Amino acid sequence: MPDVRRIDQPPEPPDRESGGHKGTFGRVVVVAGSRGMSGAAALCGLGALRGGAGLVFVAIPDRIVETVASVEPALLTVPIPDDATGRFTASSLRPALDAISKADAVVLGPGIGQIDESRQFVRSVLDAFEGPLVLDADGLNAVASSGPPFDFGPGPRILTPHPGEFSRLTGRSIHDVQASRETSAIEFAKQTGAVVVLKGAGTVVTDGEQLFVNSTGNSGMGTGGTGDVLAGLLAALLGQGMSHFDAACFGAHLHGLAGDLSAAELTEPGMIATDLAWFLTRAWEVVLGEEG
Ligand SMILES: NC(=O)C1=CN([C@@H]2O[C@H](COP(=O)(O)OP(=O)(O)OC[C@H]3O[C@@H](n4cnc5c(N)ncnc54)[C@H](O)[C@@H]3O)[C@@H](O)[C@H]2O)[C@@H](O)CC1
Ligand SMILES: Nc1ncnc2c1ncn2[C@@H]1O[C@H](COP(=O)(O)OP(=O)(O)O)[C@@H](O)[C@H]1O
Ligand SMILES: [Mg+2]
Repeated sequence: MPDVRRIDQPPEPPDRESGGHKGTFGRVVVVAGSRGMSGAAALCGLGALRGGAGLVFVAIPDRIVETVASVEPALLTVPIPDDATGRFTASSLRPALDAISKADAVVLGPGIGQIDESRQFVRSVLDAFEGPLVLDADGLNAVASSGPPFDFGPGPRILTPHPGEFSRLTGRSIHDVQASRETSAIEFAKQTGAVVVLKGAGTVVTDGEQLFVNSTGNSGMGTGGTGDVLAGLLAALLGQGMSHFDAACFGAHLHGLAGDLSAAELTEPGMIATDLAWFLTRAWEVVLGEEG
């Protein structure tokens, strides 16, 4: 085991200044979605809203704007020019860069698909954005497809792979990844300088020097879209000023707690990702109650 400092407790929640307003609690921009996976963008946006962000913009392919907007009116939608199949393409880049130019935190990747144009789009957004960014799902797959050595761009990065995505990044089998979750995540974080959140039962969070293994969560969370909610939540925490390592630890804890509270009320098989986003409210209640 590499020499790391183990963190036993998640960090304190971010301060919420009493005179604060939507301009001070962070502007999150979610770059996500495609026709067929509009839900990934909506769920990610919901995670950011329930994570406490001041404003949440979803910068999404034009063809899915109405669908995503109809899920939650609190989301601001930014229509991005897309191709005929509702995916990001070369003409998406400039408008997407404009959309993220004033972001305090960005999510890139959920549900964008894996065609060559969307991969190139991911590469260009990563290279351009110097602020904090959560890279998830097809954002990770896009980088994995180019092979090592990996470059995740200039700013602070949180990578949120599940074991399948981590296997694509490392070229190791899912079985090998699962057999060495802590050491593999630490090694990858050291190599890349990113905070790695290796998801699944006992989510591992590391920056290569510190290690937190999350204890909340349950197998009811094995339902499509729960990871999208996490990506949005982490961006909201970054937007509220948490460091990328603290945001990742606290976010993994809060997300799993929402999963546990959701399962207690709705059952593990019965709960879905939208419930999880809603149950973030109850998870906040618990952690804010513990704080005082
Ligand atoms: N409503 C929506 O629009 C949704 C869209 N989604 C998008 O769908 C696309 C494909 O993502 P998927 O993650 O479904 O597909 P992937 O092919 O990336 O990963 C699924 C595979 O990864 C492995 N895996 C995942 N979690 C694991 C764990 N905890 N332990 C062991 N193995 C594990 C398994 O082999 C599993 O079959 C992404 O763009 C994603 O963002 C998903 O987020 C689901 C919801
Ligand atoms: N058995 C489990 N115990 C705890 N958490 C789990 C379990 N199964 C899945 N999760 C959590 O659910 C989320 C799933 O994310 P992901 O695989 O990206 O789903 P999706 O892409 O469908 O949104 C992760 O946060 C993961 O840690
Ligand atoms: Mg996912």
